[in-house]
Amino acid sequence: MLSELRVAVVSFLVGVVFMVTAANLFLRISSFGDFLTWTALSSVPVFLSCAIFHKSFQVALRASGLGCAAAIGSFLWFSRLFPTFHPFGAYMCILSFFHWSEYVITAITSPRTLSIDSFLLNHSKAYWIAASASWLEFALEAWLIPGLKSEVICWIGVLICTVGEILRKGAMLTARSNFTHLISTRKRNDHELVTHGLYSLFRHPSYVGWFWWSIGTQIALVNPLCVVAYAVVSWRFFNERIYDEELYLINFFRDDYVHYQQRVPVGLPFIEGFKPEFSAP
Ligand SMILES: C[S@@+](CC[C@H](N)C(=O)[O-])C[C@H]1O[C@@H](n2cnc3c(N)ncnc32)[C@H](O)[C@@H]1O
Repeated sequence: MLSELRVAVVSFLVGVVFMVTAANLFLRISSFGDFLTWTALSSVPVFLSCAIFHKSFQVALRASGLGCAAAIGSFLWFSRLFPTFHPFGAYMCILSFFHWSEYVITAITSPRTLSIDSFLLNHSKAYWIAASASWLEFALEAWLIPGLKSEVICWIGVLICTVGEILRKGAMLTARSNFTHLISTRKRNDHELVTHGLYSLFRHPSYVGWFWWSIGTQIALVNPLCVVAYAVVSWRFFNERIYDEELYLINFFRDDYVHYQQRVPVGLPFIEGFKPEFSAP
């Protein structure tokens, strides 16, 4: 899977470098029209990547698209032209980096499970409905109460997302091939119980990271309604998921997992996971 990793890294860079070069050399972006023209140009690096890496077309398409989104996000975040849109620019960078790096880290740690789904772009319908709701809230508030979109709060959100990302990717790098995006329902011969590193602090470090990352995205957007909605929906999602996952893990590792549960907390507030009726002594 080394070649897929190379395609993902090079395509992302093609997207970023092309957009930054175009903005600096060919276009003086000084109006909304210039910005739209420049954004439309993002089809060029996507087309280029897909043409160069035609054998891995699907990977090139997504990685270069995410690279362009990161470049457009950086422009919106730091440009003096659209100050109200700074939070949205930060959010675009956070989101595109998250999805691209999920693929890259999976390619490094668990090439056996690598597929186009590893970008997590088709995670679930609910995920994109939630994302659209946050774009709508941002647009309405930026239009009606632009003063709400504070730079300081945005930076707090960026910080929370960064910590969440480090936890999530750190967990993937620690668990390596034992980490799968989908919950394993059958034990593979090489599936080992991971209890070291971040897994000695929390039983579910990648979910802890993702939980805070998802709330952080809404703080970065300065979306008060979605901050609350994301906290509630993410908590319910992980509560259910951890319960199901631990049911299988106890099946796989028996007393070893029960002892691990007794030593190490879940890591998310008020989530207990699956408790077997008879705890191991
Ligand atoms: C998306 S990963 C999430 C891992 C973990 N829940 C976390 O938050 O870091 C899900 C897969 O990891 C595996 N898994 C979870 N905890 C594990 C552990 N401590 N050791 C080995 N495999 C684990 C499960 O079997 C499942 O297939």
